[in-house]
Amino acid sequence: MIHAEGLTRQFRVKKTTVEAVRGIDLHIEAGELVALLGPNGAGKSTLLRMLTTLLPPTSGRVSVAGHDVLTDPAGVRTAIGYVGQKNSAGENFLVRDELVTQARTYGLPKAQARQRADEALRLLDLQPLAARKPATLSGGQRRRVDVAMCLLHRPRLLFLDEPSTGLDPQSRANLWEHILRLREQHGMTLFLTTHYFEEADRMAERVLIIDRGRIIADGTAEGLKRELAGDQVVISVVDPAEVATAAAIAERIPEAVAVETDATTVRLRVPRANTVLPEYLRALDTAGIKAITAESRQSTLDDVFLALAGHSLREGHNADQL
Ligand SMILES: Nc1ncnc2c1ncn2[C@@H]1O[C@H](COP(=O)(O)OP(=O)(O)OP(=O)(O)O)[C@@H](O)[C@H]1O
Repeated sequence: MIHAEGLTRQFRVKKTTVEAVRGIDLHIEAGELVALLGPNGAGKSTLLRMLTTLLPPTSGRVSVAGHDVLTDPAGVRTAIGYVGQKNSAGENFLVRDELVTQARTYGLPKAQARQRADEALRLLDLQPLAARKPATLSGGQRRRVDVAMCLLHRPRLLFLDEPSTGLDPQSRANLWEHILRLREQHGMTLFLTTHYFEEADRMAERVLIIDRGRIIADGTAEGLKRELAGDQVVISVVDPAEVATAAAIAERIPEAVAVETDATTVRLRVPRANTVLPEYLRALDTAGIKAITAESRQSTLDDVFLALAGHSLREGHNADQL
């Protein structure tokens, strides 16, 4: 459905070159639900804008839904929907009229445009809001109108740029319910960007992590966490004087990486905590060190990002990309 090779985009800013996207290869099959996850400024929107024909690449090749983005942008546009970061419906017409007008811009005759508008209203549970003006809707409701606006030509592939940014948790959950329904009921391919790693973790079946214009990880959330970050083990000891010895014992565990300490705790990462933690506690006991707490937790995608990029997703964009 999406095939990109060596996709690159640079911007000239005051005599310097910003490399927003640097040589990305990407293959996405029909029916996939893919989240592109990365901090602010990582290149998510730039990549999305190239895939949706809104921005020409500096170099590289890309085809979307069987159409070349450079030589057949109109073909791409008929096959895709794009929900951008800004609201797409105007303020002053009724929601249903906005949808009918939008459907007419795809060249649909009046009756069919009305039918498609009603279909989109149904899909997004917007019928009760059909006679309201977008300006009077809540953020979550407006977002659903934005999605509805992009479905009128029945695209096979839907791009969503940070669809849930700015929504409260309940509206986010509701939007996701609708997004997932589009996929289940219509087999749509979904490609979205987000900087919420919990959201990518829970919702997407494939996660692409982008940092400084490059895809640095590609896989299922579970797989990436297992392979790249493992589990975290944290123990605390009574006597701060014992922390250094407890850390040295952790360093001797063959699978342990990233052993860190603070006043009374030792943290380490291991592929599987359930086998390593009992072993570590036994070794501490043998050395006469009493652990007062011991816990393990599965890594998050933020840990994966940290392991790969060397900084947390939460820290956002590093200015040195410029
Ligand atoms: N039109 C432009 N002119 C100059 N630089 C740009 C332009 N668009 C994007 N950039 C730069 O390219 C880099 C990537 O930006 P992009 O908007 O793709 O990131 P992003 O991951 O979508 O960020 P966010 O999550 O904040 O939307 C940034 O350094 C940004 O400043």
